[in-house]
Amino acid sequence: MRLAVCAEMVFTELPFAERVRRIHEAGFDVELWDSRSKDIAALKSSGAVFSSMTGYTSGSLVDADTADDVVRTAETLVPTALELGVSRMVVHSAELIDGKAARPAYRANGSMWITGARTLERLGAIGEKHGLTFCLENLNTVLDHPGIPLARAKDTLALVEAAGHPNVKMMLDLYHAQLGQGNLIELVRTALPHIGEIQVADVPGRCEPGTGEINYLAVARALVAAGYEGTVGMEAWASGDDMEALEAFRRAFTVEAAESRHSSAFSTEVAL
Ligand SMILES: O=C(O)C(=O)CO
Repeated sequence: MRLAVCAEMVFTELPFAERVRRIHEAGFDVELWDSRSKDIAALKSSGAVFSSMTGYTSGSLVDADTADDVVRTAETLVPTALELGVSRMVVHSAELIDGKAARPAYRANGSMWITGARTLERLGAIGEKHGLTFCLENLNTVLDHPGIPLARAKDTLALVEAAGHPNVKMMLDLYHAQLGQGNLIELVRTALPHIGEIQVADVPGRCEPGTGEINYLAVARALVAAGYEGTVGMEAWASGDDMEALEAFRRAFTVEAAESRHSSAFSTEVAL
């Protein structure tokens, strides 16, 4: 498993290129959101591996009136992705403006499902041409992103399956999935063949693993047992010190260490 950290949410008092440098020096890959405001040359010169960035800038993938904008703006971002060596382009089922639904919709209809699958196929064709994978991210609609249709993990998975394109996968965000659904271990097992990347944060508060209710050690073990070898990215705020948050994330997803902690806790229990 490779570990990445979203540079948008940690070291927030530092200039962006400096955040990337610190994450890279700490041994993690880097996730970005909107690349348009970034100094791409400075990011590139950091030497960091960029695992993902936002892969469109307007339009809603499931909306017949604006889906073309998703495809058009995805194409405009390809040169940046190639320059930075980004592997995965993140898209959402509907457009977000400053995190809020651009055109809130509280019910999904047949047109949304069909448009969503077709738009993903078109993105897959762009991905295939340029060696990129477009990843549809699940979002929670109960707290952070109300009004985004087909955002639940199971809907996202259904859309990715319907597109059936090797360059279309899921950005499986376990923070959002916990808020929307829970049942995370079963979810990662079911979604496994379609996962492009996984994102994590704890609930409540969206901070690093270990600050809330999600048993990320158990999730990490399940991922290893299922044979997941892809990237897990921490898309989370630091509850306190940023570097400590990165280390807590690393500990949660270093499964050999987790296993030995588990077995020594077990032997203590047995000894008692
Ligand atoms: O909330 C998220 O996870 C997003 O990626 C929104 O940009």
